[in-house]
Amino acid sequence: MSACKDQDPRIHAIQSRIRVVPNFPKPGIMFQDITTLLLDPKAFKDTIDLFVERYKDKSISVVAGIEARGFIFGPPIALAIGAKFVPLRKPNKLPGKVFKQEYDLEYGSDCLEMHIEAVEAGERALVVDDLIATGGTVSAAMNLLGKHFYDSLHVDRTLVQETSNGIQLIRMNVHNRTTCTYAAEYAIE
Ligand SMILES: O=P(O)(O)OC[C@H]1O[C@H](OP(=O)(O)OP(=O)(O)O)[C@H](O)[C@@H]1O
Ligand SMILES: Nc1ncnc2[nH]cnc12
Repeated sequence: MSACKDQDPRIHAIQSRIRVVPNFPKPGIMFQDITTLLLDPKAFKDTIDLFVERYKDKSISVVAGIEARGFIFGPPIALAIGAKFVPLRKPNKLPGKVFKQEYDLEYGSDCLEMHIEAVEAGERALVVDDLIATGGTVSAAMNLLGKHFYDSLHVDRTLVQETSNGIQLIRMNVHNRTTCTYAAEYAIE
């Protein structure tokens, strides 16, 4: 993400700790490696704190983390804002009854599953992941939370911000139902 003049000073340090690996895992992919951010306790804590400051007074009752890297950032945010943590898992990992959502990736396709009983109508959910590339994964996660509401789903999508490389950050409001937002924007180049 390009720097802007009123950007929080912690963001530059966070961005500098994300290693960019060209051509991994395939030619043409600029892989954003957050494992180097995790090696710096201050930058890692600042990342969590930024999300907590942003979402602590938003009446969020569910933090939904996307496997696998959303499991690193989601639980500390959930604990700090007093929300439950719901894992959105890759296929055939959850033992209970699940909703499924298939989606396309920058390199391939995949599926996410969520336990049906983990979220109730009327809850506010924050979807957490480390990174948005095409936006397919975060869209699938929001659709998964929306599956609770079957045919009665009424969705507004609001463009929050467009990044320098054209990624659109979308806030999705599901009327009178679960409201989703997401929290990957600090990890985007
Ligand atoms: O915006 P998108 O194009 O959908 O891509 C972003 C997703 O890709 C990565 O996960 P990946 O599927 O590689 O799985 P992993 O976290 O298990 O490595 C990343 O952690 C996001 O979940
Ligand atoms: N460019 C990227 N860097 C890290 N993880 C990714 N997942 C999909 N695209 C990615």
